[in-house]
Amino acid sequence: MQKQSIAILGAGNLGLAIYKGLETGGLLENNQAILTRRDTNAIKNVSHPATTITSDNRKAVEDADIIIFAVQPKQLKDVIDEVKPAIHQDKHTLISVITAVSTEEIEEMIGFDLPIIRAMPNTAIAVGQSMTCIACNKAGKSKLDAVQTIFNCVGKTMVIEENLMQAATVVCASGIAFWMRFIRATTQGGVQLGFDAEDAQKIAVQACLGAASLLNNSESHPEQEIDKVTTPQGCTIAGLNEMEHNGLSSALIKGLVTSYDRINKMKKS
Ligand SMILES: NC(=O)C1=CN([C@@H]2O[C@H](COP(=O)(O)OP(=O)(O)OC[C@H]3O[C@@H](n4cnc5c(N)ncnc54)[C@H](O)[C@@H]3O)[C@@H](O)[C@H]2O)C=CC1
Ligand SMILES: O=C(O)[C@@H]1CCC=N1
Repeated sequence: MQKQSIAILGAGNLGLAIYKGLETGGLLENNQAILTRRDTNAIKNVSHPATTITSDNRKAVEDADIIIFAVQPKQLKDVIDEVKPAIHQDKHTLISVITAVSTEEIEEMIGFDLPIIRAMPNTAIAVGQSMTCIACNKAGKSKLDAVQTIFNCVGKTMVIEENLMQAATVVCASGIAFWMRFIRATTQGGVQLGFDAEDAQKIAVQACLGAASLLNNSESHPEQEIDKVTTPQGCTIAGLNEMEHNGLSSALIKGLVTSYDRINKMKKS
């Protein structure tokens, strides 16, 4: 890949996780990163020499080839108004990780047609384990491969239709929080059953990784793997059925749908 300068406008939780992923994924060996934030002192533990930290969004855009917008949805319009004069159709590829803002809306804010990619990673990008769902506008199609190459260095990617981006936000991005709570609850159960908290968490994390790996490395279905664990009249089926009587699957699905509906409200506000 030709040497590129990647600006992340809004180096907060996700922006910094993306940056960490670029660093650990080796992308800063040949490319430059520019991080912006209003209060640059809040950007900690960034020491890679190929990195510039600034509060000057306009200058960051002038110096960049790829611009990643990572501010909160309500902050986007102001940032675009600020950097618009420095955006060039033939030079820049825009990537937005912002929830609930379509490529069409971004195009309208900018006022002209240029490659716009919507990417929905999750914070596991910091450790190279994100799933990043990607969609684009018409002009963005020519840049899709290049953008996928970047996100493939920090996990896996899936190109989707933009109308699925809202669902991707919930399953992929919010998904990290949902799985964390599941691991936390398993840890709490482990403590009640006798492990200290540290050991309980280690066991819960490895069991979670193991379950994910069983599916990741095969064509298997979760229920097939469950069948292999649930000894007739054994302890697993007893516990699993108790969880289901208390609405485990139903609670998860309802939670996903509630998150999805919340995005509709964010769109209107
Ligand atoms: N946190 C997550 O796991 C995910 C977040 N997203 C989306 O990513 C975006 C960012 O989310 P977070 O990182 O969680 O929010 P955040 O609030 O941690 O980060 C946003 C950053 O932008 C900075 N900022 C605000 N105005 C600015 C300006 N004018 N110039 C430069 N920097 C400015 C803020 O100081 C803050 O550090 C949101 O739109 C969110 O919907 C998407 C997927 C996952
Ligand atoms: O909670 C949120 O709104 C953002 C989008 C997905 C993860 N964090």
